[in-house]
Amino acid sequence: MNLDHGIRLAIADDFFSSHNQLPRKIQNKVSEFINRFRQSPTRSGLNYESIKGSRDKRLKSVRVDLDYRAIVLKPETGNTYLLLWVDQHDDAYQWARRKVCQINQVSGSVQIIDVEQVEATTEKLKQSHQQPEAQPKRFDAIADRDLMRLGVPEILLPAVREIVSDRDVEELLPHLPKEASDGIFMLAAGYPLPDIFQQLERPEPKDNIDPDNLEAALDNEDSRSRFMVVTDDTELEEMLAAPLEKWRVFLHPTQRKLVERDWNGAVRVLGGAGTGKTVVAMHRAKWLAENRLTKTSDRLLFTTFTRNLAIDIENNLKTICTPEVMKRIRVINLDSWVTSFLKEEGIENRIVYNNETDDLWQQAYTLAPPELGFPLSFYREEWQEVLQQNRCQTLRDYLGSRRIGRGTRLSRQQRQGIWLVFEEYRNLLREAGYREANDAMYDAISIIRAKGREILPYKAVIVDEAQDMSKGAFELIRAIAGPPTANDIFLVGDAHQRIYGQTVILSHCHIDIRGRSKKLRLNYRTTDETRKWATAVLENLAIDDLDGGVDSLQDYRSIMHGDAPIVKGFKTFEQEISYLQELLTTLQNQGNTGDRNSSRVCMVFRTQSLMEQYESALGNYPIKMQRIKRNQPDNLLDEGIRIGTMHRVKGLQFDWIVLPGLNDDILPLKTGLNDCPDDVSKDRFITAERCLLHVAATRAKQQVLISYYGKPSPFMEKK
Ligand SMILES: Nc1ncnc2c1ncn2[C@@H]1O[C@H](COP(=O)(O)OP(=O)(O)OP(=O)(O)O)[C@@H](O)[C@H]1O
Repeated sequence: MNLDHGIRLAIADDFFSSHNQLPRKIQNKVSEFINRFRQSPTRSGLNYESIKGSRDKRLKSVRVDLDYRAIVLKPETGNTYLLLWVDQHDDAYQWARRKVCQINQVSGSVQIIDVEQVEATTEKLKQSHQQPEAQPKRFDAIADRDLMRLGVPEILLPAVREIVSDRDVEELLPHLPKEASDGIFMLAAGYPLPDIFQQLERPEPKDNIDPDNLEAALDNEDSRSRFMVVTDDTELEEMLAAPLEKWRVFLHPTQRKLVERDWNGAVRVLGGAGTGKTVVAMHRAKWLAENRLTKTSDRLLFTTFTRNLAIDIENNLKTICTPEVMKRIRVINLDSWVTSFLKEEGIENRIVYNNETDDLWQQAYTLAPPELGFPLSFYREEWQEVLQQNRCQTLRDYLGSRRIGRGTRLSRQQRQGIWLVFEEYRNLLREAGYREANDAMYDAISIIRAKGREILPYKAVIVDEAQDMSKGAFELIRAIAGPPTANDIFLVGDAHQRIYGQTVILSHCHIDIRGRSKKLRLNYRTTDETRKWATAVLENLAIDDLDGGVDSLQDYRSIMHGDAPIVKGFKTFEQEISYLQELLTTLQNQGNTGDRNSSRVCMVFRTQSLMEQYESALGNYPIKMQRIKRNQPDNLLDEGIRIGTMHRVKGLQFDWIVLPGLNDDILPLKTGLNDCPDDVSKDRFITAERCLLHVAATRAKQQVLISYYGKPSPFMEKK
């Protein structure tokens, strides 16, 4: 159904939020109301009630049923209507009285501003500065026009001008439109204005913006991040029916700019946990599949590191793509892709991972020359980091290979001695019909090179969790994507969350991202309190940017505030268990109110055996627990608190994260640390352990609850 007489209807993201809070019966009435409204917003039966005391006279209330009202912006001129909010009568009026809707005269976007909130915050800021005249204001040197170009609404300029301290910035940010809060945050962090305009891709301001031309203003990038212009009935119905996931429609402008455009080659997107990297990658897949896969046989490969994440992504993609588009996108973790590709090519080797070859290593180690005195862990590390990285097949390769970053120096003679173990290990692998994952990747590369890339249907590859991909993985991705071309590779990742792989330099894998490297800074998942805590766990660590440079979380922040993480220590395991029992019962009950359910709680452990230990101790209590599965998506309808290891929760999110057993011998894991052959290896191990805690904590939307018994993990000092 198309709208008649050229009328345009746009629905605000706030409308969807308010709609989501309504009882199901009323939601159905709202859908009927929208249909009627869309057909003819000017028909006589539709009573636009003025709102007494409103600050924006164009905001009107329209009846949904006896009790409920929608708040609509009825234009004085033009044919564009905005649906802004829906609620019970009094609450809807209350909402509308506080708001004004304006077109920003510099950035050109449509902005809805809570004037009461703005006034209260400005006043609070003024009050907090004891000698208002004496204190220089933070943004005195910045022109109004520049602030507005960042997205600050004119009406909010006095509040921004009051800012003196970082605390003031934090106070004000939640009340700014998203695009403005990005800019103000960077300004406060000391970035020069031109850099901010460039990084946030703020367009040159236009002259003569018509303050009443809503139609033009809705085409603006920032407006698009908060309004859905209704063009398609099905899309609207889906939006109203689905549980609210705003990102489906309302990408932030900084996200959208990465998605909807051609890139002249490989792109790397960095961003701290929860900044929407996966969301961006999914929208990129959709956009490419819809707009750039021209031939019917063209396909796109969307790959990630773990299998359960790939399943999760595929399910989410299905909610934003039609079945037709989905046919063009293959979502699979890279190891599984390799296995199935090799199988199709008639290679039946079993691909084995780290601990599956423990026995073979033990056997090979019996050949280690005793005079060298290296532990088995040294051989395994050397194999992984030197032999596999450099593709050493012969002793000659090994003798000639560089051992960058290794902690123990080796003479030529020592290398010859060590080689005996490697040679034996390789023989044992061959005899067992095993292939290590890295070797399997290079097997796949060789086949693609020999047969020609035409055997693959992929025109583009999208990679999530790129920080955990190995050198072999990236070389394979390059081989799958073919010689560098426009839109070929799109990588998203964050080395602060590296928990599997080693540092890799993309340019060494023929992936050139120069000039096509972007960063997301706004965390949509965790509260700022959790973000700060999880970031402090990584303090003073040098973290790479996947291409030989350094990345930092300095300008990364959250849009939400909430309770800070809580750490509880106990003398004994039993005491911790009884605390957990009480805590989980409370969370479970909390979880059962409103639209939540208990599957929103996840208990996360450092190791599988620790998980089993707690699971069995808590099994005496009536707490239903469900392990997160490797091969299955989480079904939110299944009751029970989720439990999993820190590795398993990578890429996922829950309302509450409970982290039990963070004792000093668990994090860093003592057994792992003792296995490290030298100090360099120990340092690397500790960094990875810190990253694990960072990953686990940043899965929480509401709060992180940590406990331990005996001595706490040293990573929580100062917390
Ligand atoms: N523009 C947006 N508006 C609202 N919510 C968003 C937006 N972008 C992302 N989100 C939400 O933020 C959360 C985190 O997104 P996502 O999982 O893509 O982040 P990520 O950077 O991949 O996280 P991680 O690296 O921690 O796995 C999700 O709940 C997602 O729906």
